[in-house]
Amino acid sequence: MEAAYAITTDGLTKKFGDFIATNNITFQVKKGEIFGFLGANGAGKTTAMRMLCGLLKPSSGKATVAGYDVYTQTESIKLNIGYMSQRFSLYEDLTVSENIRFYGGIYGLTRSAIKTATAELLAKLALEKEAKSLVGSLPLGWKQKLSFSIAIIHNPAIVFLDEPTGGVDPITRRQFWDLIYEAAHAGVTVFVTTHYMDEAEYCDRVSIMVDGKIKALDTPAALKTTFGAATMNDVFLKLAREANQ
Ligand SMILES: Nc1ncnc2c1ncn2[C@@H]1O[C@H](COP(=O)(O)OP(=O)(O)OP(=O)(O)O)[C@@H](O)[C@H]1O
Repeated sequence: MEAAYAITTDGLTKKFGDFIATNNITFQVKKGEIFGFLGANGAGKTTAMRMLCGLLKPSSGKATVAGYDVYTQTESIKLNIGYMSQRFSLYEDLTVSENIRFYGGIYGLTRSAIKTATAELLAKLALEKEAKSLVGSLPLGWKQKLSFSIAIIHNPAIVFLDEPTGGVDPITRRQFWDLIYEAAHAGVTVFVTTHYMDEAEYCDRVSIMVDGKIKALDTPAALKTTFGAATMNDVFLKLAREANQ
């Protein structure tokens, strides 16, 4: 087990029939890192992330998450990660508190731990007044922040975020990133996909996927130098232009 790494992959591949969605990807994510996983629509990000979360069996290659093998130790992986999917899974017809209690239970927290975590979470998000509101009635940005906070309620080693800030304004996205930084400072490794290039700048390191392959991986500053680009947006456009799929 490579203790310095939260995630390792070696030639990780997923085929759907003849189509190779994730093609032989190899990388490591350090513990405590904020790792941006970029790529155009259909590049294979969600497929890779689902394999790492133990939700989808790879076709070939190796990967470990929190030191556990993605083929044989998926239950241990699930206990040690948080996952916020694109269509985050809060129950719209349950209240804020009920959602926290429900997911706290799923993540194995005791009743008293859930009580403490609920109070902390509501205070952190300034959502005390909305504790009894139905989640369906909240603005999208609040739902996203709540969903993220619930995804880390059990203090996982790693949290996987699949386009967590889609559809909200830049200020709300910035607030969401404050929560990400706070979690990272507390030691949580953050693996995040995004289509927003300003968010790519916030990551410690960024990988860019094109047609199932990782075409570049480095710090935002180093990528800009390598590609002679002023912004991450320019880096992304230079690479994405090569896409075929
Ligand atoms: N279960 C499946 N069966 C067949 N093809 C699939 C399946 N899941 C994904 N794909 C295909 O694999 C490719 C990669 O999809 P994936 O969802 O991983 O991309 P993505 O990079 O996450 O894109 P987006 O940014 O749109 O979420 C797409 O062409 C998709 O149609």
